[in-house]
Amino acid sequence: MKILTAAQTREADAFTIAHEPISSLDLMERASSALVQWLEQKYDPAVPFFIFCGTGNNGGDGLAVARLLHNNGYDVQVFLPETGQNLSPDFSQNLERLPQAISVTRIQDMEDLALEIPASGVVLDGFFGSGLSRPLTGLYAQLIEFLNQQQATRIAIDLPSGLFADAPTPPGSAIFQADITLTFERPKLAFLLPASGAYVGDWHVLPIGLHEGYLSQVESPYQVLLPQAIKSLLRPRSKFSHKGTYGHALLAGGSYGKMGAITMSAQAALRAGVGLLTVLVPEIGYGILQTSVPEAMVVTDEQEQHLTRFPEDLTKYQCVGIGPGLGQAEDSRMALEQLFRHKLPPLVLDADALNLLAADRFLRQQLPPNSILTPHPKEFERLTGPAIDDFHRLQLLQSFCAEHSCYVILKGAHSCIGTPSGEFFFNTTGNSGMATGGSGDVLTGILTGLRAQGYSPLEACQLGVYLHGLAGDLAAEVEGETSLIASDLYKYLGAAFQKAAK
Ligand SMILES: NC(=O)C1=CN([C@@H]2O[C@H](COP(=O)(O)OP(=O)(O)OC[C@H]3O[C@@H](n4cnc5c(N)ncnc54)[C@H](OP(=O)(O)O)[C@@H]3O)[C@@H](O)[C@H]2O)[C@H](O)CC1
Ligand SMILES: [K+]
Repeated sequence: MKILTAAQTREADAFTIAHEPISSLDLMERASSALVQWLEQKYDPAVPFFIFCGTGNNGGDGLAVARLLHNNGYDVQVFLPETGQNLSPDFSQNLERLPQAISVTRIQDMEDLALEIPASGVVLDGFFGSGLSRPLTGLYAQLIEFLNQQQATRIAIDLPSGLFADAPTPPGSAIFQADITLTFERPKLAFLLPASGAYVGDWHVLPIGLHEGYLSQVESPYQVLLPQAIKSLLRPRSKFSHKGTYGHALLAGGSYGKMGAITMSAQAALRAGVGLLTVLVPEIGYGILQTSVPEAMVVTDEQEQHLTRFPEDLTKYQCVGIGPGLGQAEDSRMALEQLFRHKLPPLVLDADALNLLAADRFLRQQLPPNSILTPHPKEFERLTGPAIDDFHRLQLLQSFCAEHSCYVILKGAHSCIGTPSGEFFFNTTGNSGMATGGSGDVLTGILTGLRAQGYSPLEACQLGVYLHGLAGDLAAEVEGETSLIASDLYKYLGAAFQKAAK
């Protein structure tokens, strides 16, 4: 699903109004009805609503929600800061439509707000949405500071006031701290990035029937990965297939004290459906691998504690995954350098393989095209230099992928796949229980297993991050987020495949 900028959202709005056709006021009514439907499913009429409105269309939504909730028997109070700003026509119309019985408090300064908001109440933020053009100051900033201190549930309409939808919000700005954000039609880019996403809480997308004629044509480099798209990528296994049909993968890594990493990658590659798996480990890893992953074949390096060379001929493998537990010994780096001189099957590089790449510009330049790299933000910055903010990090991601013709999965709450052609795909599965050692090793195994089965690099990245996160979500339902450990991820991978295929 494509993500739209604030400017594109306005275009979508105008296109819908012109081509459906529908009046702007009726479109606002449709958006507000979607909000009310969501709110009424979650809260019963005993819950008091405190609705704060700006003077634009976000405020207009707030007023329409106030009327609809009131008409359905909810206790609603409206608060309108008076800053002398222009009122949008749809705001004015909805103010006129507001039933007399609803209490409206006009606020010129904070002293007008003698208000106790009970913890059981809901605060709705309708100050600003996609029309925010500068950071909030004065009365709006003071109101937001006040609301952020309340115990009540804070819900933002469309996006938290003070947060820019698709540009960095200057540090220290006043931003509504939402517990929940109910956004229209498409998630906003700011929701998916760590610094801005922290203000958004749980977000839900409410469809409001924006015109398909616009949505299907509009160009955007940003997309979110949703279940329908993932389902269409999954290839069914055929009745007359055999293990050769599903590829032979090689996973290389492990070192003294870090054999768990490569062991978990191996488990994950097998659970991802690869036909045959060979694991290359230093001598000390032989017994460990043969015992803990009997399905895998094991080859060893003559060095006891870390890898120092790769097999000369890798052509029998359909994918090679390198990095989990590898360590950063100088002879491991040399082995990687040697390896890059050969004709290679597709590569997946993680962990210490990335650190070795980061430390060696020459090695980076030899990176085979179409490789998949899976850094977390720190590893990524070692490859590209520091990012000023999350938006700058996306620019670095774009240029790195273009320069090296590679796919990078930048890991995070919404892991982001960067592609050589400049697209970004944000994942929507996963939870904070997955922030635990070994999680990344499991992802490497899944990606290697998928790539070996013949999925393209982009398909493998999309399926890999989505299924890895989904396995985490299914595991968390049973184990809880706190107790989730990386080996749960491959244990629940089968359930994730089944859910994704439904
Ligand atoms: N297609 C949709 O998704 C629909 C969205 N709807 C809702 O409409 C808003 C966007 O409404 P818009 O009127 O464009 O914008 P806002 O309500 O966010 O605010 C615009 C006004 O606010 C002024 N402004 C901007 N920044 C500040 C600031 N820092 N301090 C004070 N005032 C500010 C701005 O003035 P300018 O000076 O910038 O001109 C505007 O006056 C969207 O988010 C949805 O909630 C529709 O209801 C349905 C369709
Ligand atoms: K808002």
